[in-house]
Amino acid sequence: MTKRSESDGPLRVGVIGALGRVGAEVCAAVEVSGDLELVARIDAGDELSTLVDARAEVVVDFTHPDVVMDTLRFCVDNDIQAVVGTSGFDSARLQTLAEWLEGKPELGVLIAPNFAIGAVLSIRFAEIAAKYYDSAEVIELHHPRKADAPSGTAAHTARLITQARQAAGMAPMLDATTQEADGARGNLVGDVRVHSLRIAGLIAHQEVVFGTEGETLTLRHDSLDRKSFMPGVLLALRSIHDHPGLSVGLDEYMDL
Ligand SMILES: NC(=O)C1=CN([C@@H]2O[C@H](COP(=O)(O)OP(=O)(O)OC[C@H]3O[C@@H](n4cnc5c(N)ncnc54)[C@H](OP(=O)(O)O)[C@@H]3O)[C@@H](O)[C@H]2O)C=CC1
Ligand SMILES: O=C(O)C1=N[C@H](C(=O)O)C[C@H](O)C1
Repeated sequence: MTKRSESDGPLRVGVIGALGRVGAEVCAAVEVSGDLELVARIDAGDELSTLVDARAEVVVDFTHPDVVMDTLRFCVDNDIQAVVGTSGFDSARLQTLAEWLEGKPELGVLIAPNFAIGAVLSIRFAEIAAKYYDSAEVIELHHPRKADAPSGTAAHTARLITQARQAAGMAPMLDATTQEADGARGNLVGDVRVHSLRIAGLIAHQEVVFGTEGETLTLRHDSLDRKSFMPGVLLALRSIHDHPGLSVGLDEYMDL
């Protein structure tokens, strides 16, 4: 891959999951951007080779955790950079991706658990707060058509809180529960309990609740419209050429 310059014209973007709730918003945002060109819309049943025929330079993927790894394999093999919103990335998947990219050091792949700027900030605030509080739990609330639980954002937040607590040498959280109905205490991600609500009318929301003797801190973020993800997606598309290799989290592209 060679470095881009302005004389290369608008960045050529392909969207995968183009008919989906978020993919459709991405197509619209790219089309009105003025500096990006939508060259391929791919959805279920379409051939990925269309991306090569259309000379896509970057793909945006908002599909399903079950299909995204095959898409990324295709992109890496064909030197196409990738901005990925699809959830379902655990450490094993990230390790696999890093290995695929070893032979392509100039190729950028961004796995972003959440593209809403407020969500990215809220995750960073949670990371900062983690070492000051004895207890921390995450509540994520989403629309009931969501396929996966816990959400990618909640899992990412819980992992970062766990790492921050471990780095600070904190003791395990106090929890005297010895008798528990299945699921009553949520799902354990790292050392942090995550509770998943699926409620008609909602889109994407998260609360991180911290507590210590005499005080609590609640960090809440609400995506009230899927347009909330678009500034982050556009930021990623415009910046990916400056970030070769694997990046996890939009904060890696932001000056935080
Ligand atoms: N990082 C972030 O900021 C955000 C991430 N997300 C994540 O993005 C993903 C998509 O969410 P959402 O848009 O709500 O989901 P949708 O189900 O609305 O959209 C997914 C689209 O992908 C299509 N699709 C399925 N399989 C393939 C395939 N093999 N190739 C191409 N397209 C395919 C689906 O088609 P069909 O319906 O026919 O199967 C559907 O049109 C989820 O993992 C979600 O968690 C969502 C919002 C923000
Ligand atoms: O499915 C969704 O809607 C969302 N998925 C992502 C996740 O799993 O965290 C991001 C956001 O919460 C919306």
